[in-house]
Amino acid sequence: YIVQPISSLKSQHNNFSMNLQSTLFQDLLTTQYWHNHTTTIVLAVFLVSAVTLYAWFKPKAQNLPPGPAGLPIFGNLLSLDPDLHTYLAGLAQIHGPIFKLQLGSKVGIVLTSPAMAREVLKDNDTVFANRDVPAAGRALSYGGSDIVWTPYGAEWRMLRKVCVMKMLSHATLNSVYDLRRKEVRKTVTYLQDQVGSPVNVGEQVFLTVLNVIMNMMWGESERESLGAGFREMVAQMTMLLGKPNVSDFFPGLARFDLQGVEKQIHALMPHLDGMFEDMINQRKNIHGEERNDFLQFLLKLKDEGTGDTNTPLTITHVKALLMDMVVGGTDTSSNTIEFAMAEMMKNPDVMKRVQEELEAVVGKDSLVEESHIHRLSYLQAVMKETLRLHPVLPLLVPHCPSETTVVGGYTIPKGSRVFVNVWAIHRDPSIWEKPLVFDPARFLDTKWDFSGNDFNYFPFGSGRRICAGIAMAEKTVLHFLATLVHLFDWTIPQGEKLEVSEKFGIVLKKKMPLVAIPTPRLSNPGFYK
Ligand code: HEM
Repeated sequence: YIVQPISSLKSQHNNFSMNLQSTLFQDLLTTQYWHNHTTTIVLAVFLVSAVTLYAWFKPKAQNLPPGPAGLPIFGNLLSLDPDLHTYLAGLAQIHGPIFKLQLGSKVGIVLTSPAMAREVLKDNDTVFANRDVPAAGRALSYGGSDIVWTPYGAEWRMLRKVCVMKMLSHATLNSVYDLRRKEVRKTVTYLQDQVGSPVNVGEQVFLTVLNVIMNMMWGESERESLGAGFREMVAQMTMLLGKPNVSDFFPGLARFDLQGVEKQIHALMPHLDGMFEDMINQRKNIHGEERNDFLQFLLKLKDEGTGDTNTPLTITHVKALLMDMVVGGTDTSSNTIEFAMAEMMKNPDVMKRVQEELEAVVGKDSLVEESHIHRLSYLQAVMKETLRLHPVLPLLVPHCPSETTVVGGYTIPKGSRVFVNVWAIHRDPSIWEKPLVFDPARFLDTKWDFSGNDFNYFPFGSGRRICAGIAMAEKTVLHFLATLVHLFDWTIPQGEKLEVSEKFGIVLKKKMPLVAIPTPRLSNPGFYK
């Protein structure tokens, strides 16, 4: 049902990772701009101006954090490693839990300890609850009209309220459970057709989660008519969002869009926007029919008001929120499921314990439902341990102080890009016993949760900007994972190696896709239809 565009989609999907060195400079070297005489001259003039301005405005004797020495103009840009999370963890060993990088004309600050994370995300939460919006993010979100990129203030509060307290609340999510369940059932049927053959698990999970989200957004019928094109565009957008962009490191050059990132996004946007418009117009023309999905819900809020008369929800907000669901909700949840499956297969004792728990709670004569999840405490621990070792946003979404602030005794200039290396904190041997071992049992203690109150463990972030989709992520990940291991045993094809290494990207992913063979576990053939 959703298999046709896989090869092209997957190749896009594989390219998501940020290759800071090669992408940036290959792009610059191969792009048409270098062959365009006029633009080269303009660029040269601007680079010279940039050097002059840099020298002129170079920060004077501030107590900035320590950090590696950099080159003039580029700062540390050229020495960044594509696997940024591990590279930054290595630098923290040398420079300490707070250090500075010069990223072109931007100051980057990297925090790598619970104490530093607390100072930024709790003690100075309001100041750091802002974003340094990348050019691609702005272009993709209708000029920053969504939750992720809107600055901290009344508009962001209104969008958060709509999203977290209303659209993504447990109550609303429970009311659209059928839409999620239907997609998971379809994937089970697909897997049953593949029994005995290798299946690209990540690919199937990605497509299922994307369909789950699209179903919740506007229901099944319209989704079918969108076809493969929409999914390809989503892949393209995520890739562009993760691409290192000269415009972000040298804002003075942003208007030239030297790598053509914004140009590509502007080429995609009319299609996406057209789709959103079509969905909205179709909905306006349906009279009297009660639909139970996010689009209906958002349109109602737009027409009837959110209760906040000063900051109304506009149609642009509605579209930007739909975009957030698609971009923020797909890769994050599906990569978590893929890592969890790989870790369970690599640790058969863990897999066995999850299956035993499922048999005790659900049995062999019923299907897993979301209502079982609260009794599946070991499965919940598997999700937590997966997000400890593989937090899919390893550096969170960078924060940005709205005013110059002192953190850890150092000055963090207003407008810096602040990375919190949650990946490194989750593997810190002074916090975690045997940090590299996948052991879900450590999370059976109920003190651990996703609330971000404990700065030893916060895979969804913490404070005002904590993930808006935690409830949805928990429901999607846990129900889908439970179904996959309740209904099937999984083995690796002969000659293949099972590994769990990571590749850095805007969303962390498995370096090698998980390919595995499903075998049905339960005897009731009805469960597989
Ligand atoms: C396992 C799955 C997920 C993980 C690990 C995750 C993690 C995160 C993290 C770390 C942040 C940044 C927090 C910060 O800035 O400090 C974030 C932000 C966000 N996430 Fe998620 N996320 C997941 C799934 C989802 C889903 C399913 C949705 C919605 C459908 C979603 C929507 C958002 C939004 C809108 C933001 C921006 C919040 C803001 O800036 O106020 N996420 N997420």
